[in-house]
Amino acid sequence: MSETRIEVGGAAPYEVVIGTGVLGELPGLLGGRARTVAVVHAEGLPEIARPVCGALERAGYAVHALPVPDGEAAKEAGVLAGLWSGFAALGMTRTDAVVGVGGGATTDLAGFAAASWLRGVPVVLVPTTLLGMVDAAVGGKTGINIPEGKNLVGAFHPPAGVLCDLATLVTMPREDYISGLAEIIKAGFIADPKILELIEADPGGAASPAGPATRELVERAVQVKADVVAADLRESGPREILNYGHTLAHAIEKAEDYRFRHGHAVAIGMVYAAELGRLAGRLPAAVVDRHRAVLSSVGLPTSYRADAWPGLRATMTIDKKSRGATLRFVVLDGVARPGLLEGPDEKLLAAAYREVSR
Ligand SMILES: NC(=O)c1ccc[n+]([C@@H]2O[C@H](COP(=O)([O-])OP(=O)(O)OC[C@H]3O[C@@H](n4cnc5c(N)ncnc54)[C@H](O)[C@@H]3O)[C@@H](O)[C@H]2O)c1
Ligand SMILES: O=C(O)C(=O)C[C@@H](O)[C@H](O)[C@H](O)COP(=O)(O)O
Ligand SMILES: [Zn+2]
Repeated sequence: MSETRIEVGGAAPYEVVIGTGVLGELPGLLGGRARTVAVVHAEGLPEIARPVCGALERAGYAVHALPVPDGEAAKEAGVLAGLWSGFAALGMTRTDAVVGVGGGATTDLAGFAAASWLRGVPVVLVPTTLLGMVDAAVGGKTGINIPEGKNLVGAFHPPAGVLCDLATLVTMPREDYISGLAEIIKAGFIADPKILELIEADPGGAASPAGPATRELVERAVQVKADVVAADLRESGPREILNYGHTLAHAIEKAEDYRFRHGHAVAIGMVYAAELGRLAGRLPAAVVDRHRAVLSSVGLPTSYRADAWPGLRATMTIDKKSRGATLRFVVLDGVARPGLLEGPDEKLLAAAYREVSR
């Protein structure tokens, strides 16, 4: 089957190319702009990084591989500083480029390194996880974690292109693959109910890269994200819906010292947001039940420890959607009807958490 190309509109439009065995498209996405290309890749993925580098070398680029730690350990200030030193050693100028290869953690780091080097050089992203393809590599949010919180340092820096080679998914650890399904389910609840129907019809298939609906799920989730970020790159309004479930999720990730999978935390966070909506009188209980059912059908968690609440509540205060001391949550008024809940009462926040921790 030939590749699908989804355009992400905005001031600097770019394409997300989706297909199997499409690594050869990479030089085209760079568009001949660069001379030197720094390939920032997760160190555990040499088998994927090698053909990426090869494709670029054959196209005439001077290619330098810069391996970084696998997973969330990459999103640290020390690793970022190491990349800056690497770029300096390569003599990278504004006519050079970065290619990021790996999961969402690697592409968030590579994107931020590109955003900050010389105040911005082009980056092309090659996500190799389900979550990276359907969410992290698309939309231009880049950044790293600090001990005080998740993604607290970063920049909006849209890529010049995104290449999703579905063939890379087959080597993914199962739990990481399942984690990516949380963001796909998020896209279903906020914008595209067909996603929910596909997963509900065949949860086993959805949980496998070889599933019959895998490509359609990836394409639908990318389309949701592309539509939203094209309308609001800098999250001045509509983009906030992509943060559904993330207020509690990021607090859980911090509480777990960033050793808890992002999608698993988002799954719990979506149940919390759904309960908030129900308790605020906005979301029918049946839709909350649907959250628990679809998430658990693919093996995602829907509850978290009761004793964690005071710490989670304190962390949520510095969520990026907050305005001053006012917490703001993305909630649903129905499937594909996202809205905002501003400054909810403390009793409501605690009551919703009780539903998640029981
Ligand atoms: N920028 C955004 O808009 C955005 C959106 C969603 C999530 N994120 C971020 O993405 C991160 C999570 O990304 P993730 O779920 O991809 O996890 P990850 O990047 O931590 O990758 C999970 C693990 O899988 C390994 N891996 C990657 N590809 C593989 C492959 N093809 N085969 C075998 N192993 C492979 C990685 O090296 C890592 O060990 C979080 O930091 C989250 O905050 C960012
Ligand atoms: O692209 C967005 O906007 C999102 O919110 C997508 C989220 O899935 C993603 O986890 C994002 O990194 C969260 O952003 P943050 O601004 O809350 O750090
Ligand atoms: Zn997310």
